[in-house]
Amino acid sequence: MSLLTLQKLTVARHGRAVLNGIDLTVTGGEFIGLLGPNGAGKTTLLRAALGLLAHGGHSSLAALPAGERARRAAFMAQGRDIAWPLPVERLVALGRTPHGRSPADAPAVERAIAALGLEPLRHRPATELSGGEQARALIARMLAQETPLLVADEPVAGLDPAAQIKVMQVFAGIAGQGRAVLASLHDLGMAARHCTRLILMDGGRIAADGPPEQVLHAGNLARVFGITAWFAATPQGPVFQPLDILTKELP
Ligand SMILES: Nc1ncnc2c1ncn2[C@@H]1O[C@H](COP(=O)(O)OP(=O)(O)OP(=O)(O)O)[C@@H](O)[C@H]1O
Repeated sequence: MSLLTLQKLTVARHGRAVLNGIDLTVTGGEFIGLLGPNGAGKTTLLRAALGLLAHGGHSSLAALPAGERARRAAFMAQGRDIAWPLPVERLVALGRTPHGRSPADAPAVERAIAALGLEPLRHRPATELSGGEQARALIARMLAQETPLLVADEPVAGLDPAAQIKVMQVFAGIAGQGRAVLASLHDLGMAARHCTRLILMDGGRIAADGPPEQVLHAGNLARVFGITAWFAATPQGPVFQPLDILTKELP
């Protein structure tokens, strides 16, 4: 079942096209890693798809009223600012806001807290957590929303290795339930190992879209990232390790 359809989605900034006619369908069961160099347009795509940014073309989510949109898709933004010193459990409970008050709220909050291992932190003011702990609390808030689609902008940035693996496993589990996750990621190894599909962006366009082993091939890596990498299929799943920089100059 399609959970998000984008047709010729465009965004311009100061007269410059930063998203160039994106066509994309996200289907239940998919854990999609959105990859690409800094400035490729990942955040712009996610925000425009959710209707948080003025855009051209069509997004099936952006076209919905805000309340309905929030019941269909949860969003974790790249900025991790937490303004209020709410206890973690109350921050997570904010994820239930789009649903109104219901008996389903408390169990959903408990599931989200348990999924991210936040029990020891549940009574701590969220503003007093470390950066990685705050990120886990915000991911839990997104989980508590229990939407068919989760959209996350660099959700594992700044997390320790165990927390990164945990979050990727939770997202893969959500896809396994027939829901979907669309997440921008910079860790290509994590993306290769856990995602069902990768979308590689470059210069506001989709440069490649498919299964990890197809997208992370040497030609794409050289052309889009200017790197070489080692990729292997192992009994534990695909293993990917960036190796070196090619001639592409860093800005
Ligand atoms: N507020 C803004 N005003 C003008 N240009 C912007 C603005 N925000 C982003 N851009 C530009 O839009 C392009 C896409 O930016 P975007 O944030 O979508 O990239 P990204 O792929 O998410 O990058 P990163 O990996 O660094 O987070 C970049 O060229 C960026 O400089």
